Amino acid sequence: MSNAIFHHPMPTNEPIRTYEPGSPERAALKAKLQEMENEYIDIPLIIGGKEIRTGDTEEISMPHDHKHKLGKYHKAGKKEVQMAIDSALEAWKTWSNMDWQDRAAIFMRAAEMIYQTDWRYTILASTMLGQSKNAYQAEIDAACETADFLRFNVHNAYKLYQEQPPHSPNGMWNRMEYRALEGFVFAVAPFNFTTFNANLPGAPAIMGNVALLKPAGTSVLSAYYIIKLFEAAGLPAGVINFIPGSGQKIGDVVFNDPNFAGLHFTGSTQVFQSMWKIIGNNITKYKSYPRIVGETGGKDFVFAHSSANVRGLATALIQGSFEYQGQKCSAASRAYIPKSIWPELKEILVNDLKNLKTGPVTDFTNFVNAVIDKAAFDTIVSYIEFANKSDEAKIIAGGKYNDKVGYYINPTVIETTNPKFKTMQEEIFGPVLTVYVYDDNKYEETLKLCDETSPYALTGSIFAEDRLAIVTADKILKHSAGNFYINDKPTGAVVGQQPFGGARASGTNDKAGSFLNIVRWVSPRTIKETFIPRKDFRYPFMSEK
Ligand SMILES: NC(=O)c1ccc[n+]([C@@H]2O[C@H](COP(=O)([O-])OP(=O)(O)OC[C@H]3O[C@@H](n4cnc5c(N)ncnc54)[C@H](O)[C@@H]3O)[C@@H](O)[C@H]2O)c1
Ligand SMILES: N[C@@H](CCC=O)C(=O)O
Repeated sequence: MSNAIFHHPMPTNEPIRTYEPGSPERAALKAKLQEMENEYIDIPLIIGGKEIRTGDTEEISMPHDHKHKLGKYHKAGKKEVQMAIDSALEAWKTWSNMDWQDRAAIFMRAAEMIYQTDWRYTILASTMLGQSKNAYQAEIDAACETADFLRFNVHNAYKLYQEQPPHSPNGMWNRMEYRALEGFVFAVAPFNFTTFNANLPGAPAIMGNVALLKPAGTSVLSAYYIIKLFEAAGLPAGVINFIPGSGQKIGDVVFNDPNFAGLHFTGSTQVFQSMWKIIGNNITKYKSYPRIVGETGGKDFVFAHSSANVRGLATALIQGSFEYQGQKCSAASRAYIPKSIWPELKEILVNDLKNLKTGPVTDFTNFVNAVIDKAAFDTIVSYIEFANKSDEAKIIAGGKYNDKVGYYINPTVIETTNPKFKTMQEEIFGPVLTVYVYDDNKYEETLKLCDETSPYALTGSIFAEDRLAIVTADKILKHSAGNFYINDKPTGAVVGQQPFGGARASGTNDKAGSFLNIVRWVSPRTIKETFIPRKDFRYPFMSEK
């Protein structure tokens, strides 16, 4: 125990590197990409610090060249999940009682390793090759957001630990202790952001919890390196156990264990809701009520007023809809555009999209890479074909696709006459934007339509120069987005600046990387200490005189 109260200064965001031609970071990243492309890695489970190979394996392909295999990973069966729970619970005994600053130092060190060492390139290259992300998109996700989560989580833990009851009258001392949850946390990550493999188990772990990380099957490579980074930073064995495999099989063991204490999930709404139902059905089995934190799908909008800056709007639509092939939960996928500016906007969009280069991540001039896998490719294509066949829609840009070498889909813009068209309502999770053109004099009416059209409420933008138009949109769309942007694209939230998360069907809105999220991973204990105990059970009002 330390005889001091340590201060933790407010962190700053990890600087984004540019990887411009001739820069040392570009050379280092290119070298790492080449090295990784030429190797074939055999990824084990990591349970209690030990590597375990089950022999039940799956190969890892590059989405932009799917015949190219980067390696294989071993999948956890029921036995291994139970082993992971047991080793987590063993690690809990020490980890949950360790001084917070010792836990914090491990995660701060991991962030620094991303900043100062070659770990940055390992994490970036594995993300680029395994998830088909270009250098800039990998940089803001795998390097910067990860370092930011690690540093800001520590700071938020420090803020929480300072929260104490405001008053202790003479004679007593009131205190609050922030215990770890009694049990283990199940961290389940999506494919699209490497950083979630760090934050989903990492945020609970900073607060003294132990976790099981189940990465998505299509991002095991980068997830593995995140866990290896934690290990290299000094994370004790068993605190975070790495168990790739079938979600359902793993869930079967986890959700039936009495020590299951929390779910930290990011992924689709459908999977989250199915997990919530299972947890609800099993509620009497658990020692404590599990914390359920889930950030899920979106149908994110850009809403333009006739006073919008058209060039700015076009840029926001292109970056917001098509960066990382539209596979961001925050990606713009429906737009509401007034008739008066549509011809000008349409011309810019169509021309700019012709100039977006598509291809593999190793060619740094490509803006668009491949979508994650065959299943995603088929789903996205089915939406494009649905629009192609409909009388209510026409494709004004893109619409082409090809999966011979990689899962490539051209950035596609659909124009619809039906504001409730299927592609205006459902999450597609691909490079498809649907535009509904409205009469300028139906601004408020169309804002209401935007609010009511989808069950999600994750991100959204309003574009207007007229302040009154912004005020009106802000009011009508108050509950339509957990991250609301004014004159900006709806993607690219930065930890510590725009805490991220949505409501309605988009999640529990606990804002990843913020104080609100950290609070979910503790079980507070109030302590009242009385210095001199009372000696008489009677109260003064009982006196007869
Ligand atoms: N709101 C956010 O912050 C946010 C961020 C990123 C992604 N997302 C959402 O994630 C989705 C895309 O990611 P995805 O395709 O990986 O999502 P997904 O829901 O298919 O998978 C997420 C994770 O859940 C696992 N899983 C699937 N079925 C399971 C089951 N029955 N039991 C246990 N685990 C199971 C998967 O293997 C994966 O690890 C989109 O809907 C996107 O909007 C949301
Ligand atoms: N936080 C990211 C989205 C993460 C989800 O996929 C953004 O704001 O674009």
